Amino acid sequence: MPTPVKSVLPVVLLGCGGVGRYLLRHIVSCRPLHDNQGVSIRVVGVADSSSLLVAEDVHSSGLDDALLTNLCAAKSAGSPLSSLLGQGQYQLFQNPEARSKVIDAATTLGRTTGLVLVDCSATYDTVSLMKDAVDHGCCIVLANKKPLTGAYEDFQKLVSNFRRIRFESTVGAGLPVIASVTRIIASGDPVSRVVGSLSGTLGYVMSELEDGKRFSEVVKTAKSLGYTEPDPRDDLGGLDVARKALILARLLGQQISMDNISVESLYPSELGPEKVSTKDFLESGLGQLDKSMEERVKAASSRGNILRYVCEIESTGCQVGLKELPKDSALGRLRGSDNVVEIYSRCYESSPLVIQGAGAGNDTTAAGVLADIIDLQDLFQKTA
Ligand SMILES: NC(=O)C1=CN([C@@H]2O[C@H](COP(=O)(O)OP(=O)(O)OC[C@H]3O[C@@H](n4cnc5c(N)ncnc54)[C@H](OP(=O)(O)O)[C@@H]3O)[C@@H](O)[C@H]2O)C=CC1
Ligand SMILES: N[C@@H](CC=O)C(=O)O
Repeated sequence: MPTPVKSVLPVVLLGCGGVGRYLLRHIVSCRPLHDNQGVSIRVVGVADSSSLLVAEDVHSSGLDDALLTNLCAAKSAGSPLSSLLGQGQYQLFQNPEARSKVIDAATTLGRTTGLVLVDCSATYDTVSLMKDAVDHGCCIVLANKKPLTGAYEDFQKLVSNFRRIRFESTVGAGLPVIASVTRIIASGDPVSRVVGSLSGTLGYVMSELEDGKRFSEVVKTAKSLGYTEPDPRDDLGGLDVARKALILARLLGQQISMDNISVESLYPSELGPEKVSTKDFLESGLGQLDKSMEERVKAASSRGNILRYVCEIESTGCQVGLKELPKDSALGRLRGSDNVVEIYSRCYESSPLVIQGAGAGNDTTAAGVLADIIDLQDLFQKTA
């Protein structure tokens, strides 16, 4: 019998909020499946906004599964990573030292066994770390859209070694949107247009409003279901969809930035993050929008239509905003947090490639991130 070989993928996770914690749980629960597939994910470090928990010797060991499980429980309960002190063989570093320790791991592992740096945070602050990791030959996986939607030079740098980056979950959560667009481009088939409903939150909110529910209530429910961004105004203001549009447009070769995307916001600037805290927006700001949203939905309904937040990407421009559509159109039939994306190209001209399914939620997003990590296995050393 030949000795079975296994790819070991060392991982450092940035962000252990809703998505990051689901990812850790999926990694632990998929151990038997991954064993059978000859692959093993070794979580060597986990960081949040203030600290990093890292294995004592990142070359030979990871954080054990019992610790990862306790870490998820502690973070869910609102406790800091430091509350886990004394529970295993690891070290804890606070910022700013935590950042340099991630770089140390990227430097040593990037040149030896390899490392996957996974960004499940919701901040722009990780971009320099991700760029350093790329320089050290590490692989990167992102659920966080922000590093790909800042300066165009940063996007270029992050995708410069395209075999070593995965960012499927940034658009459509677990849906294979990026993979499909990438395959079409690779076949020399020019993509002329991408159109779709790419916000799980706004899809859910709009279909609940059609059922007569109140805007302020359904936004809060969308937050509790894990569909929204940490500040739901990122969704309601169209920014989150615009980021997805920008990622797709840049993937299609457009050298554009957020300023080039026309974005419709569902809340007025007086309720913006510069003027109102997230807490106050949720508690009192949202209710101020109930009446106008109800009227918009009713007006569309009186014409036999529904409202959907639509994203359109063409060579002539990108726009995201509310559109009145027939109830029986592909977008009009969408319910709940489902996304739908239509991709038009030479091969898919009169009959577009359509991808549809759950487009938000911590579970499905984390599953997409895990699939991205596993997809990198062939780049890692195989050991007997
Ligand atoms: N939910 C969904 O359906 C989808 C989400 N995404 C993306 O996934 C990402 C994560 O979302 P979600 O889990 O809901 O967000 P959360 O706000 O729940 O979690 C964010 C995590 O990032 C940590 N963090 C903040 N700054 C840093 C930093 N500089 N370094 C390391 N960690 C940091 C936070 O730390 P602390 O715990 O200390 O606050 C927290 O643990 C977002 O970018 C979102 O857009 C993408 C597709 C779908
Ligand atoms: N907040 C986002 C989550 C996925 O990107 C959404 O609602 O679609």
